[in-house]
Amino acid sequence: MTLEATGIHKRLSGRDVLSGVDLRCGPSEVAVVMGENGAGKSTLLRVVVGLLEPDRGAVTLSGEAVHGAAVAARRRLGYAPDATEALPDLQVAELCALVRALKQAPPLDGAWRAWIERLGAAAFYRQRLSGLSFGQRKRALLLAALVGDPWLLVIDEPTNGLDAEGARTVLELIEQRRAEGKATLLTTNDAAFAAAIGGHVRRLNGGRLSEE
Ligand SMILES: Nc1ncnc2c1ncn2[C@@H]1O[C@H](COP(=O)(O)OP(=O)(O)OP(=O)(O)O)[C@@H](O)[C@H]1O
Repeated sequence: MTLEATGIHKRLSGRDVLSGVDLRCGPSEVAVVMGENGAGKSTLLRVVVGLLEPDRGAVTLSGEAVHGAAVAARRRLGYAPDATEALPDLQVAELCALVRALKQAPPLDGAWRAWIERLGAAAFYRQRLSGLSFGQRKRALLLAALVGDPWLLVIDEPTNGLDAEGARTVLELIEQRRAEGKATLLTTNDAAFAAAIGGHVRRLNGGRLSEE
């Protein structure tokens, strides 16, 4: 399987945020997008996962368009946003059940349940998102993104708000996914974290991606 974004243009608030972005991510690859605040990193991820329609360009997973794709196609990707205010009244368990229902994914199995422990989410699994700390909500959203064991995991600022142990767990997750032949796309402004991943680092600047 391969993620391919070609010629992505997106204009927001009268500004060309993305002006011809090309991005490819294949099996076992980790694509890291860095860039200044407001560079358009989150916008790019939202386009890649199909939440935001590009003005021009296309995003495909193994040749199949992500935008308007059937549930079966969208099940192949998981997305952990950096905005954690959504769905405050849901418990973490309910959020994961909702994602499972939307993706029509198989029952949450032992491999997925192991991440409840590994992400330290067991202690707040039955709590509402509104009652959690920022870092706990980040962990909850990551857990929800792993529902359905997606081939492509898209994470916006994974280490933002996480403690050192949480950041190590994210590195382990990425390493495990690499070993399993899965792809990961993430943004970060954490240079040490980007170096620790050892992925393919690109910089988003002026609406375009360039090699680091
Ligand atoms: N829904 C929206 N409506 C209008 N403008 C938006 C919207 N989302 C983002 N923008 C604008 O697009 C630009 C890029 O924002 P984006 O959040 O993608 O940047 P970023 O690189 O992720 O920044 P940060 O590092 O601060 O998270 C900003 O100028 C922002 O104001």
